[in-house]
Amino acid sequence: MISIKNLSKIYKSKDKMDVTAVDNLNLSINKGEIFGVIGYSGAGKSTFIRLLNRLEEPTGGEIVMDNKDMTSLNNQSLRNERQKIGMIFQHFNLLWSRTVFDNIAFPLEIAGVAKDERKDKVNELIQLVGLTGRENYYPSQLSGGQKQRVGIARALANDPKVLLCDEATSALDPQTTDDILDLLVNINRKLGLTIIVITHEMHVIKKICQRVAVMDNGKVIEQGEVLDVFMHPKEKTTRRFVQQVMGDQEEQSPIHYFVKNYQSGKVLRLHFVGETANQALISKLVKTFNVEINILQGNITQTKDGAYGTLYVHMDGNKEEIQNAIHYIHQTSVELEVEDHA
Ligand SMILES: Nc1ncnc2c1ncn2[C@@H]1O[C@H](COP(=O)(O)OP(=O)(O)OP(=O)(O)O)[C@@H](O)[C@H]1O
Repeated sequence: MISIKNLSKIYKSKDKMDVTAVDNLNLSINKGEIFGVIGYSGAGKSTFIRLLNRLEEPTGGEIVMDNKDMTSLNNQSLRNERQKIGMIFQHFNLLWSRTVFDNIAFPLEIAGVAKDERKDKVNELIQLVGLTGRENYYPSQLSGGQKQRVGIARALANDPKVLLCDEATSALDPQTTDDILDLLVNINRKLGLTIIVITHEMHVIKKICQRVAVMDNGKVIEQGEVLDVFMHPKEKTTRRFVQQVMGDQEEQSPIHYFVKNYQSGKVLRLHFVGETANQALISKLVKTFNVEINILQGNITQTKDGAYGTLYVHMDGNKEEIQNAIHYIHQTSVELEVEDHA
């Protein structure tokens, strides 16, 4: 749906060095997906997202959205195409002298939508984002999460096909962040909207994105399915982002460290990828086989496509029961490593 080829943006400066904020970037984003772009401060994320709706003019390259080349549109066509792209911001960018209702109505006024139609649309959006009862409040009377809900409703007023989110939850506390992320997923499902999320937080990526691109120094250094990137981060920057939610895997005790502490049974390393952690494997094992299981160490995180992580357990009981339990695990999609007791 969105194809980006060799996109670049160089900020020219008379007295300072030119800055290449986006450097020959190539990406392709599918219709209806939630796509994440993650990077540290200065990586070029904001510039990139602003190039998509031409809030910034590219220095070179091509952005094709729904078969339209965004980079070659004249002013009138650009205005029309921009209506199909909504955007939300870290600091909400609301009009402080307008009520919630009037903030959401604003893009409809600009688009020349008649008053009655405007009213219906705004009420529908207020309900969609969960702001019923707050229509006549001013932004200063709202919490951060509520302000972002107004931002989302306003961005959806002209029925866009794409929603750009520039650090949309970075100013919010963790609970409110999750509420807003849930709302974005809900909107994505209900409206079939393509959502592009820019963030420096891996939590945001793992919670709502299907695919992710990692940006560094204006370039995409790694991209793929979120679960794949969690499993096999190739670049140092990506590994640091994965560590944000998984901790440092290398610092964790390997299997042989546990083995010497036990006189009987076996130590198992269970590696969950995708939906497998939802199978409640441990309780199933204890119920089905006459074994005892102690959890030794674990680090499992939930991504949009299921759980990912590793669990170390000690399994004890008679030899045959342990063997049967191990056989059972082999038949599931959980990867298993067994350390025989000496
Ligand atoms: N208008 C501008 N003029 C000159 N340089 C700019 C301009 N905007 C951004 N830059 C530079 O471009 C580079 C990328 O900035 P950008 O804001 O896109 O990164 P970012 O990943 O969004 O980081 P942050 O989250 O801190 O905004 C930085 O070196 C920044 O200083």
